[in-house]
Amino acid sequence: MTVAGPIRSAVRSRAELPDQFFAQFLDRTRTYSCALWTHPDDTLEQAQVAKIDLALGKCDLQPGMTLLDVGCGWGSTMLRAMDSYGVNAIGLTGNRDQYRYVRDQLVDRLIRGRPYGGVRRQGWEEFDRHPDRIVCIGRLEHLLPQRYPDFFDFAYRILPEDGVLLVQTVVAPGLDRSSAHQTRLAATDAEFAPETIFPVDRLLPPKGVAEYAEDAGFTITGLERLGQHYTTTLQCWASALHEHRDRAIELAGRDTYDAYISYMTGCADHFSSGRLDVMQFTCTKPAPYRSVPRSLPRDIRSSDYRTGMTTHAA
Ligand SMILES: C[S@@+](CC[C@H](N)C(=O)[O-])C[C@H]1O[C@@H](n2cnc3c(N)ncnc32)[C@H](O)[C@@H]1O
Repeated sequence: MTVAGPIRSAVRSRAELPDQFFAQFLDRTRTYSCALWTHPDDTLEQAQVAKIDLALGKCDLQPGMTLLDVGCGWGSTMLRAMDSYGVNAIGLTGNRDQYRYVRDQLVDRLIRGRPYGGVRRQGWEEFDRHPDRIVCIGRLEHLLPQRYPDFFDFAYRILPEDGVLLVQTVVAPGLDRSSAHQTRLAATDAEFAPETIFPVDRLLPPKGVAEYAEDAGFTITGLERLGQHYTTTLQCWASALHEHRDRAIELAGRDTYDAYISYMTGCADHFSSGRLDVMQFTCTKPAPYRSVPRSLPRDIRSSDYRTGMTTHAA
């Protein structure tokens, strides 16, 4: 991806930014992914919880199960799962501040006798336990496309039969899988999405994500589009960040502040136009003794991948 030099060099990377910078624009749950407005008057926090509930509702969770949250961020999804479903949850994050934040939340819950949870500062590549369900929200789009097979193989390997992997990820509907590596988005979007904030050059079309999941052995049992809601999410973030402009600049510097505002407003347009989308993929590991109807995946493989897909209108 070609990124203009001054932006790239001055914008601080995610790892360099303090937690408090993100607190300037995220809601109280610190959920850093596309929300879902089920009522137009909902706050960002309510919309984030609705999105989390939508994702967890697709995981067929039962009390006592173990849920792995790959890329748990500040833990909103795993904590909600523990509270709503009585599951044990394990969160993985690559970020030290997030790890500490979630660990403190878990200690607090332990004191109050809530279900067990753990957080690890560890990549999914090193995870060696066998959860019953996996949720992965806002993480896959940061992978290089050639690593998708490894991720889906990993998930398939550690899940039991009938296990569910729920992925929410940003996709680029206009691309085909083969051209995704040299996406046209990169050149035009470089000025608002430097790779330190969002890796536009790594996006896949929905069909590409579904095919990688199927190649690993999963059946796609559900697809849902949320892209219009990312426009609203990004607008909420941009407006909150603007409101806390002075504090954000103090925490991260002017260039980083400008880049985030530019990314949020620029990307919002692409989600509203449908050039970019957000989708939830429900990936089920079929039991080998059953003949699993593959009609939905075949439809997805056809030219209109939207067949059988639910759209959450904004
Ligand atoms: C955009 S955030 C999404 C966070 C959260 N799921 C949410 O919706 O708020 C991506 C998360 O993936 C984590 N991450 C990065 N590399 C990872 C890896 N190899 N394995 C697991 N998580 C990783 C990051 O630290 C961060 O917590």
